[in-house]
Amino acid sequence: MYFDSPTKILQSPLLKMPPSTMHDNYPSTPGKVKVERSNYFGRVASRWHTTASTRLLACTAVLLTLTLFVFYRMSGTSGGAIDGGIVGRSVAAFKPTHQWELKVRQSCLPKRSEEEAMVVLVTGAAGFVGTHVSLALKKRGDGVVGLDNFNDYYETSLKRARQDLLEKHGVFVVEGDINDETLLKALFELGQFTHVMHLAAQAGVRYAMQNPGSYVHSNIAGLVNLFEICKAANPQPAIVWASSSSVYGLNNKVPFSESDRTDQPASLYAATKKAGEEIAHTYNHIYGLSITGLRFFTVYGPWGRPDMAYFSFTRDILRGKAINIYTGNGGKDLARDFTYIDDIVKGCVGALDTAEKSTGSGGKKTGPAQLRVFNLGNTSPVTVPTLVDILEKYLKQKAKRNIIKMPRNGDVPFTHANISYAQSQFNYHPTTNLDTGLKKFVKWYLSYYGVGTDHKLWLGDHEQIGQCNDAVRWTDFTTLTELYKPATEAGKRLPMYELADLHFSCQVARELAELEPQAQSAAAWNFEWSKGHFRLDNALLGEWRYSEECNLTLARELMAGLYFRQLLAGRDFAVNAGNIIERQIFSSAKQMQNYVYLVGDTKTREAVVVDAAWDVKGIRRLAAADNMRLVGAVLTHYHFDHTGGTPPPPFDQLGIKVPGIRELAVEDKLPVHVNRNDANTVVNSNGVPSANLNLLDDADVVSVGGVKLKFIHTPGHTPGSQCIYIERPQQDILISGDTLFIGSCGRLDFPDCDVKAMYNSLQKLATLPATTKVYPGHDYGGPHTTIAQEREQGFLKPMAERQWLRMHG
Ligand SMILES: O=C(O)[C@H]1O[C@H](OP(=O)(O)OP(=O)(O)OC[C@H]2O[C@@H](n3ccc(=O)[nH]c3=O)[C@H](O)[C@@H]2O)[C@H](O)[C@@H](O)[C@H]1O
Repeated sequence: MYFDSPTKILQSPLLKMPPSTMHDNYPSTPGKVKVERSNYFGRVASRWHTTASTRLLACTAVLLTLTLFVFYRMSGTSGGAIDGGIVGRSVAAFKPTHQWELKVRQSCLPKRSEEEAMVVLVTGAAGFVGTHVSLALKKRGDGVVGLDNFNDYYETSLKRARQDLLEKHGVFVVEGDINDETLLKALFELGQFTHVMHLAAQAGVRYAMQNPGSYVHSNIAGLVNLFEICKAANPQPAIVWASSSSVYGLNNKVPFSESDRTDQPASLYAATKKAGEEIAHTYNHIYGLSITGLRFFTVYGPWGRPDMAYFSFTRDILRGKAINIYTGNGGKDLARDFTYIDDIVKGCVGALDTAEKSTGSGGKKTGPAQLRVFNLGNTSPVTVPTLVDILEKYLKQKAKRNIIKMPRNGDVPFTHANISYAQSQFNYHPTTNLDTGLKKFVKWYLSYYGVGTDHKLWLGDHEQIGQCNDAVRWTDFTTLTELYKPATEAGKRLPMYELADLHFSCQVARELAELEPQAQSAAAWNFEWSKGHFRLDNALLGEWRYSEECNLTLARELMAGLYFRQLLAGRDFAVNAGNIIERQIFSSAKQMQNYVYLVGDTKTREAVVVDAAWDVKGIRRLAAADNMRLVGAVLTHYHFDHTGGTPPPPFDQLGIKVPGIRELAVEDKLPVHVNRNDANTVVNSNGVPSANLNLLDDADVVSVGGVKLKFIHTPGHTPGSQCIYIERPQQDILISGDTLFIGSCGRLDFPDCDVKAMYNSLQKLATLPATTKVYPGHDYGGPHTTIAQEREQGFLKPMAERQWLRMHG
């Protein structure tokens, strides 16, 4: 029987769903699967009216289906797996969502003329070189999307900080692995990349002895997977990728030229890079891919890699810890052609700009394609002891030097680049010497790790801070307590704001129960110190005290007479189901993450409920517990997850109704405030008596006691979508429904969506006061945002209408 095998039910209808009619009662969730009436569900429907028990079971099965349907549409916000670059770990299945697709598209949009602009996929974008190259491309107006698996080869907090930096500049970094074929296919389909800057790799020469598999996984298997996808793409992109100076291995002809032998790698890392160059030849030869390999020479600079010598030496010198300086045969100093990151970026961009198009089409070569390899070095090797001298100068601290013989772990005695080929092809001229470059690096290091002038007082080192951040993320309080012990001592002599920060962090390390009072005191130290309040919010959220967090934010408003509660499905209502059907409905509600709002006047004790659905009894109970009397229901739009009623096809045929506005209208006789353009659907699909409707237009006002709700008509997601604006003395409030989410907007791919109208609606919202606090219709990344925040990072960011229309296909 069909209800014995839910997976069968799930398979067929969800995967083949064409658009439906104008008034289908769609939910608004990320995901892009559309619903179709299938014969299968026709059959289910005909069985529906048989007996009471069948009906109950069928209902359960359908609700289960609905639950999974909802889940399917919502899951996978950032796309997939973090593999960690280790062979043996699998890459989890990737499921694109609507929001994910939008972010990719937005990030891909070039800002300069389409003829000259590139659309570049940068793999390893949260890495050192990847971050800098992505920023450079974005700044000059190219479309850029990043990809990174955020593996833990070194502190992931640094990678996350680079990601933040990129996202501030409009570069979306997709979290995923280059071995994830499904993810790459989805990305290429969306991005239509003209170029790929392939920088994702397992780096580090000496680590290859500890974890050889990770090099094979990323530098061989990952590279082949990427080439496979590129070869099949139409059009094929041109590829520029990171090889390494290490391919010269034991070559002793100086300087190293591209034509020198590269068949004596001294490390597995070098061997995998050399293999990459050969694999590139194959894909160029068979499939016509245009491929350029860049042999980087020991790249260094701000936002660098903590595993590299200049970085770890800096950390150890600051901690007063001894550093090992290796020497070669006969005690000879080792030397490297250290190359500053800005010069490398210029080389990468030069290589991209001069890359010819690939010649393949549909996976077949149609003519010879470009295949190049360039050295990107500095042409002036410096010994390791000299590097340490420079660091000492800028750190104003002597290093404790252990001079030891170079261990046999893959190192080579020296590197020295001949760059004449890159010079001739794209005018590559490095301009930063090691002294200047390290000065910039040290400046960045001190500021990034919060090392002030009195930096010796600062806790531990960057590694510890990274570990702390990671421990906070994983709520590993035992580790944190240990890590912060030295910080507590050091903190006593720090400036006020650092102390407050530190104080709070130290408390994080303690029991969760202590978190909130400590955060309270951190916030109280300086009322204007927004970070303190932010932390306080975080603390409460960390304790799952959402309602309090919300109430706290609104504490001042409450005192001024506004009653405002943000209720989340599955947390505040739609919990403790009374029967099996309710359980399924509540489970769907939880996955949909709908917010319901109670808004009213604390003096008259009257309130309206905004977007009541899923659990009317629960919502009524909450209002009553606050001693509030419900005097009306407000709709932001007609979709069933906001109003209740009939779910979308094919479930509409089955007689299941999600509780919502109808119950409030019929049983409680409440007026329903709805925009006139969504009114018919509310009557037809949601069964709300038309007599209860109060039809609204743009700028209409409804008063609840002394609180005035002003309606802003914001069509796009549905024809009658509307937002509710409440002016307050301190900070105005916008209940935005599905028009505006944190970082995105409601879906625009349903039959009665209007992409252009949504553009205009968002433009309208962008003109609201920047400080307006925005409460969205779903929890897609937090409880609230502000107009300013969305103007800076979300969908209120200025954008030409042409771009918007292109982005939404
Ligand atoms: O150009 C590359 O193709 C590679 O450059 C980089 O490798 P390397 O040139 O080895 O850089 P790095 O580790 O900074 O060691 C620098 C010097 O310090 C010496 N070194 C190192 C550690 C130590 O404790 N003591 C020491 O003397 C060490 O012996 C060496 O002489 C990248 O990591 C690599 O991913 C790859 O991109």
